[in-house]
Amino acid sequence: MGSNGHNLRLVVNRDKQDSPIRGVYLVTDHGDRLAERVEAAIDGGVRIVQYRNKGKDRAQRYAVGEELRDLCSRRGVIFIVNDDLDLALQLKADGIHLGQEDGDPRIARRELGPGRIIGVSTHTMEEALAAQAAGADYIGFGAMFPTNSKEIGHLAGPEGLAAIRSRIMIPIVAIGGISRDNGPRVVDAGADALAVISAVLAHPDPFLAATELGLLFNRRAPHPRGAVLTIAGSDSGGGAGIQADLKTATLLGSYGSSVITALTAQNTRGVSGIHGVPPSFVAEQLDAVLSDIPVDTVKTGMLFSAEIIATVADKLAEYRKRIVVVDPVMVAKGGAPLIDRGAVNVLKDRLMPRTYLLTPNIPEAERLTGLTIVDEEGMQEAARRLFRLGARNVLVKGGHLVAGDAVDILFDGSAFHRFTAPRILSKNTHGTGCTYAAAIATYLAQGEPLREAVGRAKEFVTAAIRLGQPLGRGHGPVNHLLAALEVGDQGPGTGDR
Ligand SMILES: Cc1ncc(COP(=O)(O)OP(=O)(O)O)c(N)n1
Ligand SMILES: Cc1ncsc1CCOP(=O)(O)O
Ligand SMILES: [Mg+2]
Repeated sequence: MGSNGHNLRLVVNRDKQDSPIRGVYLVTDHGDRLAERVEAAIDGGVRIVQYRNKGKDRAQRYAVGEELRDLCSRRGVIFIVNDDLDLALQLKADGIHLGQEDGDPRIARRELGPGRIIGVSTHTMEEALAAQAAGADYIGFGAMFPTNSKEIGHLAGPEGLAAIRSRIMIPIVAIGGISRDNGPRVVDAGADALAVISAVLAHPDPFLAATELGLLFNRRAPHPRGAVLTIAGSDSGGGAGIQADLKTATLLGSYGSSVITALTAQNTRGVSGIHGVPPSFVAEQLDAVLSDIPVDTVKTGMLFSAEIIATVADKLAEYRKRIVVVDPVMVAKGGAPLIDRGAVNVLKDRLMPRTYLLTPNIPEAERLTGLTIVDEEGMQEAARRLFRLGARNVLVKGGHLVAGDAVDILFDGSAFHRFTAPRILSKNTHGTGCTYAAAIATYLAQGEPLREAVGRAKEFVTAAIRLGQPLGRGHGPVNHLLAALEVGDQGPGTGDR
């Protein structure tokens, strides 16, 4: 009887909008250094951990579970135990996940009480509806794709998830073979959370893997979708620099913020003066933005000096920003140097190891590698060398090659991907590189995987060049507005073009 004499019936709000079951849902594996890898994934944004241990040794299962529960408790992360109700009770877990053969959710509810989370594995509409009716707080649904992590009898796929979505009012946690590259199909099908084992725990960098997967949920965010920070110089002419970056981010539908590294007196004919910003003030701008704005991706352009590059690298590390597109700006369109001599080595030593995607043009790739690049083979070799210098992915842009289509080569450490577009002969190309890199950072912030982000950015910048209009007496700017109107808010791209 409640204090006011009425029978209290505690209503657990299972409405999926208020549920904490969303985002990246990590399921543990049986590998070594499990707690260390799980903590890296938590640092990368994981907020739900499911302890899944199919081992027979109960004491060992409890010991590992206790360590993970304490970690999750320290970090404010939901800790769910798979299969075993007794273990869940012993560990005082936040919830339990039951398979179709692991017991009745109603019994689990009676044992765990109303405030705990109960998930149920489902594979069909019937199983999903039954779990919802039995009072589950969420359902696991799969498998989405083939997987090596478990013997699966049924591939429901994203299509199967889309088919049940309209009738399931509780969160749907998709599972099975999910990765950064196929995850968009699952999110677009309506999944509230992506349950993964190997995509994160078998990745050499679980922090980065979790971060990449977490970005996919921006696909459903309201506009402006995703937040991009540009760290670059100001182009008083408005065609390049932070001006081009902010136009790109905004017109493509994301939120843009900026940290200015240098002021240039610049127009379509060239640069007449440069004032570097004191590195301490670059740091102050970075603190102001990164301590408040939920920045998803970062794009760097003109960094001007070795001190500024070191400052930026240190701040990206301090705020653990890993989705960083580095456009290694060295020379302005008219030939003016935009970086001092000593800075190139600092860029290679300090910033490249923190670079998610490096986007050099041919002259920049030659300066960074010492190679002479005359064809695609040279572009590939440069990409390999830049990858070995620490850039996780490298996009060598072929615009400066004189013959044929404008071909860009993306190297992800294991494979090359070509992105081609007709070469457009125009002098109105001011801001091309800035715009291309900013568009990639924007699409990444919107939850496009890397290859799709590059492909869509290539389409955008090609249109911006094609639609460029003569402005001023020199190299006119690319046309961000008409290009954005042309490419619009399409669905995901299709990778190589
Ligand atoms: C969220 C989520 N969905 C499904 C599973 C599969 O659980 P598992 O115990 O591996 O297999 P079944 O008992 O469901 O057949 C899961 N762990 N998490
Ligand atoms: C536990 C489970 N249930 C259905 S598929 C699966 C394995 C998921 O592992 P991975 O994310 O490595 O495919
Ligand atoms: Mg089970």
